[in-house]
Amino acid sequence: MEGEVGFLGLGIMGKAMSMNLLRHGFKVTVWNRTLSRCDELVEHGASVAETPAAVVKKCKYTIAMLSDPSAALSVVFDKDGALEQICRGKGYIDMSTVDSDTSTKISEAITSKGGYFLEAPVSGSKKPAEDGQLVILAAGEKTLYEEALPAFDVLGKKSFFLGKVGNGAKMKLVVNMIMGSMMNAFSEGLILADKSGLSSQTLLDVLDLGGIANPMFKMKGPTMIQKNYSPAFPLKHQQKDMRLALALGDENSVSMPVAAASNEVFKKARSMGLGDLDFSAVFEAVKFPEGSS
Ligand SMILES: NC(=O)C1=CN([C@@H]2O[C@H](COP(=O)(O)OP(=O)(O)OC[C@H]3O[C@@H](n4cnc5c(N)ncnc54)[C@H](OP(=O)(O)O)[C@@H]3O)[C@@H](O)[C@H]2O)C=CC1
Ligand SMILES: O=CCCC(=O)O
Repeated sequence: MEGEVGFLGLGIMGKAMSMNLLRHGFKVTVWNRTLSRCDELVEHGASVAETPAAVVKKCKYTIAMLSDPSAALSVVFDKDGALEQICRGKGYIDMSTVDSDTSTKISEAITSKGGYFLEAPVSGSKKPAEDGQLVILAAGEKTLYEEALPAFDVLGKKSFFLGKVGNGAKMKLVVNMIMGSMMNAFSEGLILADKSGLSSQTLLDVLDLGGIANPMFKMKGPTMIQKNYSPAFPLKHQQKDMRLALALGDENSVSMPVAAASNEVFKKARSMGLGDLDFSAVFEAVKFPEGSS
């Protein structure tokens, strides 16, 4: 990946990922809708551009890490958007979690102007992003995937190439659908243990020694007991992923009652004002069902 790499979107993930690229010697030009969020990156050596179009003009490769389908589309298609400067030889890599329709729309627009497109959503959250331990789920233009591998090797511990555009988005939604349902089951278990007079900490210890031990229970369990929901993965994004995964289920006539019920609880958590907290704050919505105080 010779030359400057562009980075659009400096939220929790984008900031950690672009910081990582800088640390590993990449030259990075950043843009964020709220431009002041670029300041910290500049202190670490990044350049700033005023618009997504200006980033693409300057860089052969541009990575985007944006909140949702509407943000991903807006950064490409709006005035001063990335598309304005896409031309032959430019690579656009969208690492946001979106649905396959969104990814396909972006891909078609980029390729119609001679550019290359790769979707590359990631598994792993704030800490793995900081540590370069993400799992990258890429699909689209294979040549661009190969050219991006030096950056992916810095950002992640493993990259998958999944074929045609849409497959990366779908894989990511399947994974997050499972994760969101697990978080709900885990929350119910913690409450059931507590209401039955059992120690939450002992439940965590028992879970960690058995067949359903996993890093998420291990990491989130103690903070949930302490009601510490400092956001690593914002709950509003988890609910977006449940919604998009359920739509994928609709398209494929897959019945997903567990995911549908979990989505309802995430929606309730958003209505309780918990959307900007970590997704584990769904625990609070499970604790206090609708109508209770
Ligand atoms: N956090 C996590 O653990 C993980 C998140 N993801 C996915 O990565 C993506 C980013 O997540 P995360 O960093 O946590 O999210 P954040 O909410 O922290 O950041 C969202 C970013 O999107 C930008 N944005 C939002 N709306 C618009 C818009 N209309 N136009 C332009 N920019 C916009 C924000 O800009 P501004 O600063 O101006 O608001 C910000 O840069 C999401 O798709 C998420 O699902 C994937 C794996 C893990
Ligand atoms: O999309 C967010 C995923 C968070 C995680 O994999 O821990």
